Amino acid sequence: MKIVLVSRIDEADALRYTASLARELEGLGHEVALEEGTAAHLGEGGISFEEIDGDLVVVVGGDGSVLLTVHQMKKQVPVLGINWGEVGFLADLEPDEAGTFFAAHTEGFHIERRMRVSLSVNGVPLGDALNEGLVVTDRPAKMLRFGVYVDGTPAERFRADGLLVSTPTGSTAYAMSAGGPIVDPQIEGFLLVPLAPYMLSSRPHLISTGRNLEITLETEKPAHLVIDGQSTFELEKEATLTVKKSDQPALFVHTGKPFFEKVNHKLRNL
Ligand SMILES: NC(=O)c1ccc[n+]([C@@H]2O[C@H](COP(=O)([O-])OP(=O)(O)OC[C@H]3O[C@@H](n4cnc5c(N)ncnc54)[C@H](O)[C@@H]3O)[C@@H](O)[C@H]2O)c1
Ligand SMILES: Nc1ncnc2c1ncn2[C@@H]1O[C@H](COP(=O)(O)OP(=O)(O)OP(=O)(O)O)[C@@H](O)[C@H]1O
Repeated sequence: MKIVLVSRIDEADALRYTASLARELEGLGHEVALEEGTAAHLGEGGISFEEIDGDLVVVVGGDGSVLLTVHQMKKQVPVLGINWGEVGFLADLEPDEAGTFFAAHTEGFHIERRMRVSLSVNGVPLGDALNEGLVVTDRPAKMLRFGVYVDGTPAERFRADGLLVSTPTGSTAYAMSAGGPIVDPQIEGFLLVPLAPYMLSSRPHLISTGRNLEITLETEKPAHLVIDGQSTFELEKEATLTVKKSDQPALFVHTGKPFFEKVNHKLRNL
């Protein structure tokens, strides 16, 4: 198999582990390449995130590193995360489990598809989110006013610090902290969770991906759209955000660890 390795670059131990994993995978007969930032820290040559191609990309890092890789890849290649982070919800294997896993999977892997949302502002596509798009006020302690339209019908209007448009994958991330439900990633939907809504009755909404979803920013206050904590865009006054299911889902290697076991083990003691 053709395998690309990405390591978080801020931890020398993760980089050393990645270098030894590269040798181990070559020993199993795989063709191995390094992402260029990772490679530079190991004194070698590599390929950019945009050039990643092949059968598998192994990410040694935490959730931020997995999100960065999925965000930067031009074409989605199956991802396997090896947890070198604080939580590593998206990084299924622990470093000491990787050797056995690769030895047992020399021919291929079972791949799980995770929906992403495509976000456009005033008709201009800004990118896909694996976790969420966050519309947030620029000024602390100032609220934005939002309108939510489902199939053209006004569904809600409220004032809040911000609004999360999350995927089921993102439901265990920021959306969870903001009071949203944990959503089984086998369900496809747009999860809307307001941040500190100034209203007694405002609730999270889970909306089918088959519907047309539009969010209007109804104030002239400065705001930003942040995708997966990776890319930030300034929003024009009274911008309209269009949300669609991306035709490029993220692909994850299924390691056999049940989603709800991870919820129970990784999210209980944060
Ligand atoms: N209050 C919050 O909970 C909060 C605030 C900002 C960002 N975030 C999340 O952080 C993500 C960016 O990650 P980062 O590591 O670059 O930022 P970060 O370093 O600020 O860490 C955010 C935390 O969220 C966890 N996380 C990220 N995605 C997750 C997922 N799908 N399921 C469970 N936990 C998850 C990470 O493990 C990390 O501990 C954003 O997409 C957003 O969802 C959460
Ligand atoms: N190859 C790379 N090149 C540049 N930056 C990288 C690379 N790999 C990781 N990073 C950045 O390094 C940081 C590593 O954080 P990461 O989220 O992976 O770990 P953590 O915060 O300790 O764990 P968790 O998110 O699981 O709690 C992230 O900001 C990520 O975007």
